[in-house]
Amino acid sequence: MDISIIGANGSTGKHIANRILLERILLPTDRLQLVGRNKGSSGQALYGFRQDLKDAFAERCPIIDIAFHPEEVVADIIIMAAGSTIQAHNAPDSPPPSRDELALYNQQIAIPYAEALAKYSHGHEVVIVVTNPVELIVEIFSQHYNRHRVVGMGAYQDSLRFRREVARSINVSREAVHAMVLGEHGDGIVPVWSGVTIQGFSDNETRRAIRTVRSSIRSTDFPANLSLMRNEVIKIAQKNGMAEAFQLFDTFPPDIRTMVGPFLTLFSGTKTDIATANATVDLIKSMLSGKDTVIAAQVSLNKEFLDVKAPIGAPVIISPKGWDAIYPVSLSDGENHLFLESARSIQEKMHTWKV
Ligand SMILES: NC(=O)c1ccc[n+]([C@@H]2O[C@H](COP(=O)([O-])OP(=O)(O)OC[C@H]3O[C@@H](n4cnc5c(N)ncnc54)[C@H](O)[C@@H]3O)[C@@H](O)[C@H]2O)c1
Repeated sequence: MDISIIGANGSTGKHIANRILLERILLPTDRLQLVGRNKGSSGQALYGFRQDLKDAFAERCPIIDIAFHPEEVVADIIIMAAGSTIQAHNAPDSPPPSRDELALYNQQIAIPYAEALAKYSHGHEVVIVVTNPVELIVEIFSQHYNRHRVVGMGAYQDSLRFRREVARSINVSREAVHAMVLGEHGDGIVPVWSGVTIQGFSDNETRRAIRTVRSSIRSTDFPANLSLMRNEVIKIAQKNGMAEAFQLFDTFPPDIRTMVGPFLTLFSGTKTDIATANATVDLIKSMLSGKDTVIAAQVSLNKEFLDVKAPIGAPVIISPKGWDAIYPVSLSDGENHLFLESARSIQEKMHTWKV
């Protein structure tokens, strides 16, 4: 098997490469392709990065290729991780950073890769999209290639975060909590409280536990609560620093922490690259396991779920071929409303970005 990482010299790309080798997903006879930009020092640094990986993993290392042009990308799994990240600005009175700001820039990076895939692919490749805005990049690849083979990892990562935060509040391990986050990888997330299950808890115990920890009884109140608490934590971060901001963050409900956690991480001046790389590689491992697995991921829907036609985080059954079908999750009325709102907002953005 071959894996290609587009943007391999970026902070997320590098962690993904490292984790792939650590987990021994590729055999020494397999191939890892590191794809970068030819221009500037970052492309040249790929040669050094390859050497570092060889030093680190020695005889366990797969064959490592370097490529600089979209038409040279050849692999069974293509990870799209090239593009810019918006670093949070902590200037007073500026709005929180928006994924929309990335759209224009990252779209121009993604299009040549999607076009090359349309032209040169064998049809069996699977594309995992990390680059933000993940919905936009999923849509670009889906317009050029079989949409069932294009999977965005934003909702998968949001679901891991949600499960961890619920587990932390209820005092169990993340493995014991099953939960999903659908919708947009951004402010339009839809934490699916109605589908949360906790290993060892009866339905009644689960309902009681959830009631005590969730941010509001009604899902429709979630966006307003999120905005309120995020503004509150920004003020504390600006006034008293990150230690106090994270203390306040720890008192927030799990659905709010799911969104505010990565935001606060960026705000502190670092990135979410390690968690993102781990989530990406976990997703690949689930796909390769050979079992049909249900996950939340950004896919380009064509009315298969709640009649939505948009790229959005949806419950899908994945296999080594990509996403085969939608898993029929039933949502509460409030979650249903949030999901449709999220889809409407994504459609609007797609229109603005002329996709
Ligand atoms: N889905 C998530 O949860 C999540 C989390 C973190 C980052 N991201 C996204 O992943 C992307 C990368 O983030 P990062 O922090 O690693 O950024 P980064 O700036 O560290 O790395 C980006 C890399 O892309 C490369 N690149 C730029 N144009 C290219 C091109 N045309 N061809 C090949 N490579 C090219 C750059 O040289 C750089 O090495 C961003 O869009 C970011 O928003 C997503």
